[in-house]
Amino acid sequence: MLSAERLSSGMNCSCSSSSSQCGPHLCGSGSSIGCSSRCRLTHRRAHSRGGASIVMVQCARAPSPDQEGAAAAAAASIAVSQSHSKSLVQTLVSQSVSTNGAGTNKVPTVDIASAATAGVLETDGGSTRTQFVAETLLPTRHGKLRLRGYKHSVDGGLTYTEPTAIIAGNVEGREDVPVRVHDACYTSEVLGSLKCDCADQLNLALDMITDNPPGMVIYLQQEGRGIGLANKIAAYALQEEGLDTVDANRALGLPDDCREYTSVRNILLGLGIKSVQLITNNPRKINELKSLGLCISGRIPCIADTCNEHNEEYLQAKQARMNHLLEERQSCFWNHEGEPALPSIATQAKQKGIRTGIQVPDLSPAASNSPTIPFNGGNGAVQSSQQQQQQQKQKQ
Ligand SMILES: Nc1nc2c(ncn2[C@@H]2O[C@H](COP(=O)(O)OP(=O)(O)OP(=O)(O)O)[C@@H](O)[C@H]2O)c(=O)[nH]1
Repeated sequence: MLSAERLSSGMNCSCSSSSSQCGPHLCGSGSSIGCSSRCRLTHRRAHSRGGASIVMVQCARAPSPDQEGAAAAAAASIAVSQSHSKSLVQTLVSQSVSTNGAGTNKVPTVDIASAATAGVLETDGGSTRTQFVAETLLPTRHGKLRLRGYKHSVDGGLTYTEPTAIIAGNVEGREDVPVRVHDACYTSEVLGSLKCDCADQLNLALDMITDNPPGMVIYLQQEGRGIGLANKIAAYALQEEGLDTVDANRALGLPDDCREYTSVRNILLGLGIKSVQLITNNPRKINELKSLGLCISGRIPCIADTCNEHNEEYLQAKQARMNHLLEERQSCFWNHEGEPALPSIATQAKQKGIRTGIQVPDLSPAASNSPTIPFNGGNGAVQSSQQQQQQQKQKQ
């Protein structure tokens, strides 16, 4: 069972979730406001905590079980929260009730205008902000998922991206929540490109959280590791000439990776999540999130096991040059002794007979054509191609 409880038992937290070392996670206790079941009447509650904020929830009509779940989830997630050090506040987008036609159908609508000033989580003096807009319950091929929309700006609102939090179950106020922070990959997720493993990783994570709630995927519009889609296409063009994924960026004068994760921090804080088990193979991502003050209590490998002729070199480059932990048995980022390695999500799913849509190869030592790439490092440093060549020569 790939549950947070099971996983947490095998992982050492780098910091205690109850200690201040973990940074400013929010205390969700007592701050959530739940919409009572079978709520028929307009219900409005104001809640103030620590001089923080006001939450208003309105339910216009009796919900169906699904709607009720969504409303309850939305209401539960509307936590008035407070950081240990300064005011990090999530307020609900205030909802107004508009009438439809003869006024018999009351339809709750999101008041975007008030959302511009409410629902803002700030991380600094004001230039970085993440604003919660709305939540819905989305039926998907993975199951029903809560989808929360945000607007995130790092320049005081001049420009913004739209992160989403895709949630299975109730994550509010919890510790050790399995979370995947996933960056957009138009080429694989929309066009079905075989050049990378991004879409497969997304599907794995969504299957994992729906099969083992609670859990969440935070989806960020940071295409091409932050360089943008057109630049990524330019990088692909250079890769056709023989450059690898890192050198192609450099040849364009672009950074290897310029993703920023302040929205992740804000979203997690807003939900009162105290610590996360990060679903990733990327040590840099873990370090970046830790440096934002988040408590990463463990790592869940996300190995799609879909090596093919088009992505083999790409995966090798990710492992050798960006230190991704892609070896099946190199499962845990944290250096705690004596822990048994956790198999990848795909393999665990296979063992449990859960469908993932991902073909899982036989990784037993007996299997001669295992596509798993041997692990050869993991210190977080990116290697240059010169370093790689030197290493290869030394091996020879
Ligand atoms: N610049 C560039 N970006 C790529 C390339 N292939 C995929 N991407 C982008 O890489 C991002 C995903 O980053 P990865 O480094 O593959 O993986 P990660 O998310 O850092 O690590 P995991 O959490 O383990 O998946 C997505 O935004 C993709 O659009 C490429 O060849 N060049």
